[in-house]
Amino acid sequence: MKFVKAHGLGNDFIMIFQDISKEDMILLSDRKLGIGCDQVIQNINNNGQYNVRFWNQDGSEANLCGNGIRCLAQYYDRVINKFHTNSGIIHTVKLNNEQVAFSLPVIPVIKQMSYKLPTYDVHIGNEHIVIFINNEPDWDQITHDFQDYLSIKNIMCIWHDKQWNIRSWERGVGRTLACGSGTIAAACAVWENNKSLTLGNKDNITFHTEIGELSVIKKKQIWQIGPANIVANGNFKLI
Ligand SMILES: N[C@@H](CCC[C@H](N)C(=O)O)C(=O)O
Repeated sequence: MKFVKAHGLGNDFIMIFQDISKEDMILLSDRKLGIGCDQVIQNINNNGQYNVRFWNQDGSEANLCGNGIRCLAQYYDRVINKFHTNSGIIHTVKLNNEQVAFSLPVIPVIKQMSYKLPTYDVHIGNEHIVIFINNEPDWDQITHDFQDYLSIKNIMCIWHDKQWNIRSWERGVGRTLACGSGTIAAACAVWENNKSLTLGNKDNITFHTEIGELSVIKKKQIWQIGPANIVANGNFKLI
């Protein structure tokens, strides 16, 4: 089976172009027994319509994957692409060999949650909890406090020092180096929380992940711009 390996800020993916079983998805994602990735991106070209599904490392399906869709767009030669996903049609624009932009096909729904820190529940196609913290998160504490949500929502921790910082814990995976959709959810939470008013252009927020930057821009639609890198391709033997 043909595969392509890619990553967006260390959130890594295996792209495949055919149907496979859930067991094979899990095997492919396994870092010891397979190739290893946070998500498998299944992209099937149906007479020119690109139908895309995202599968977490544990075999659960995700409705949206921001870093993943940018990687898929990077794979194609075309500047503009249109992908059909469970969250709707996503338009992508390849800006150069590193940066890709995509527009969110969903109107965000944001609700405040009761917690000791400002916390928001953000639906943008997939589900996120965004927590405003003060510095690097204590994941033992956070995963303990939000244990009832871990199988249904991604948890984003954000804080502002000289810049906006973000750390991610993904449903179906655990800790990841970045989460594209989570970063859009974080921007929505910042806008809701009005914190961006003190930070210059409030419609454009750049988040610093563990290894780079992701920007979220509010125009008519919400856009994300960030890196997408293709790192390998090959054949995987399905047994
Ligand atoms: N890495 C992704 C998000 C993947 C989906 C998530 N784990 C879920 O189940 O919703 C991204 O870049 O958005």
